[in-house]
Amino acid sequence: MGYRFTDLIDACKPEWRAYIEHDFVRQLGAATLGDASFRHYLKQDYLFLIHFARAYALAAYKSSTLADLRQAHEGLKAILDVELDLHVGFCREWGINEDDLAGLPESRATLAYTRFVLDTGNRGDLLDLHVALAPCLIGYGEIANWLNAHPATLRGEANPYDAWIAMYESDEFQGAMHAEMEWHDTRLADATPARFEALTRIFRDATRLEIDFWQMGLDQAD
Ligand SMILES: Cc1ncc(C[n+]2csc(CCO)c2C)c(N)n1
Repeated sequence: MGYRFTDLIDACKPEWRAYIEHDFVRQLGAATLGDASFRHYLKQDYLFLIHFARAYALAAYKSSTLADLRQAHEGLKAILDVELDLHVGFCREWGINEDDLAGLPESRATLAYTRFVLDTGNRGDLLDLHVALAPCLIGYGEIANWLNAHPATLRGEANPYDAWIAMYESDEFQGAMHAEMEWHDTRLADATPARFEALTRIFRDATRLEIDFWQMGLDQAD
């Protein structure tokens, strides 16, 4: 008893490290990532974000307190009003226009990950859903920090992916990440071992699907 969010990471260490330190991340940090791989990733991430917005709408539906409902609403607004606009701008800088985005076929990795999150939320409760979302929300912040601590990482104009790292190292994003970890800490504090084990399975599967998402980008897979 008395679990914390970091216990989920500790329970899934090999998968978590494989996600945080994936070749896609390493190459992005070292500025050796092929631009076609990055473009493929950006396009699929547009589809990912749309389903992620739906997951926040599901979180609103699964909320039983006003505080949780407001949190889900803020998350949905942040994706629709900020993240997606930023992402479309980012895509434009990489030569992908809105018409390209509108007609995109969805890759298997995008399909598997996003529908896993939505299904987990549908059949479970709000905590199950947040645990399925956690590798995304918390992992990207940790990736930015890991890249900054890694000697092979290039920052500034020497790296065309610098703006991507900057987005996730920002105080705003790191603050949101810590707030999410605290939310988990509060909910996990009174989880039973059986409940924690069920949540660990969700966390591990979502992390494995994040690994597949990086690999899909690297391989430009459909
Ligand atoms: C495959 C994939 N996984 C995680 C993220 C990161 N991410 C997506 S939405 C969001 C915050 C929403 O307010 C964050 C951190 C991504 N872009 N793509």
